[in-house]
Amino acid sequence: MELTIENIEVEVAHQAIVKNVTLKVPDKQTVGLIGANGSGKSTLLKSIYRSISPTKGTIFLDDLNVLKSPTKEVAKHLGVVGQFNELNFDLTVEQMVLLGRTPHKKMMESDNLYDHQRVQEALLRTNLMNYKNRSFISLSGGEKQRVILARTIAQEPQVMILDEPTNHLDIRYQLEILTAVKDLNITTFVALHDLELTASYCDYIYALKDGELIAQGRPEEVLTESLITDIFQVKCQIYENPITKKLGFHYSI
Ligand SMILES: Nc1ncnc2c1ncn2[C@@H]1O[C@H](COP(=O)(O)OP(=O)(O)OP(=O)(O)O)[C@@H](O)[C@H]1O
Repeated sequence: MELTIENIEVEVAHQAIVKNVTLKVPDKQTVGLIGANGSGKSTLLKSIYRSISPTKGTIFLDDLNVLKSPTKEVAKHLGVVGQFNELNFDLTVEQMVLLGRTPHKKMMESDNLYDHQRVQEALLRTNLMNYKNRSFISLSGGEKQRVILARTIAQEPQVMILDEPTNHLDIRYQLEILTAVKDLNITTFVALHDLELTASYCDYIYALKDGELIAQGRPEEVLTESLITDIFQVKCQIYENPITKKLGFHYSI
C-alpha cells in the first residue's frame, strides 16, 4: 500500500508549522524523516494519523482518502507508534496488545482465536512473551515502547508510521525494534534522530527544516556533510564504517 501526501500545511496558533509538504512512501519501502528538534516532524506525522488536522492538502493510502474516511476504516490499514505512550488506566501487556485488534472488530464482537494468535505473534516479535501479564504502567519507557510496537504489529497494518521509535531504547532494543519493523515488510514512514540508523534502515529519506522539505533521496544522496551542517548546526565528517560498510558520522561543534 502506498502513502501519498500532497501539499500538506499545518498551522498551530496561526503559525505555519508544516509548509506545503508533498511526499510519497512507496509500497513496502522504509522511508525516513529527519530534521532538527522543532522542525515539524511530529506535526507532519500527526497530520497523517489525524491527531492534528492539516489546514490544506491531501493524504491517501492507495485510493483511500485518509482525511475524509472514518477513523476505523483508516485504522484497518494504518498503524502508529507515537512518541508518548502514557495511560491513565492500567492494562496488562497482553490486554494492551490485544487493543491493536480493535479496528478489525465490530461493536461488542468478542476476541477470537485469530486475534489471540496475532497477539502472541506480536509479543514474540517484540521479545515480550515474559511480560504478557505485567501491568503496562509499571513498565520502563523502553518496555512501554516495545508494547506499543507489539500493539501496532497485532493491528496488522499495511502502513506504519513511527515517531522516534528508538527513543528510550538501549542499543540492543534499538536494533531489535527496527529489525522487527523491517521484517514486517510493510510500507513504513519513520522519523529518526540517529543518522546511522536512518542510513542503514531506510530506502529513501526526506529532510525537513523549519516545516519545509529541503532534500530527498537515497541515504547516501541526502546525508551529506553540508546538509547535516545546515539542518543540525554541527560540523560533520562522513566516512564509510569499516565494519558495516555503511555511512558513519562524526560530529563536532
Ligand atoms: N500545540 C502546539 N502549540 C504551539 N506550538 C506547537 C504545538 N505543537 C507543535 N508546536 C510547535 O511546532 C514546532 C514543530 O514541532 P514538532 O513537535 O512537530 O517538531 P519535531 O520536529 O517533531 O521535534 P522533535 O525532534 O523535538 O520531536 C515546534 O516549534 C513546536 O513548539
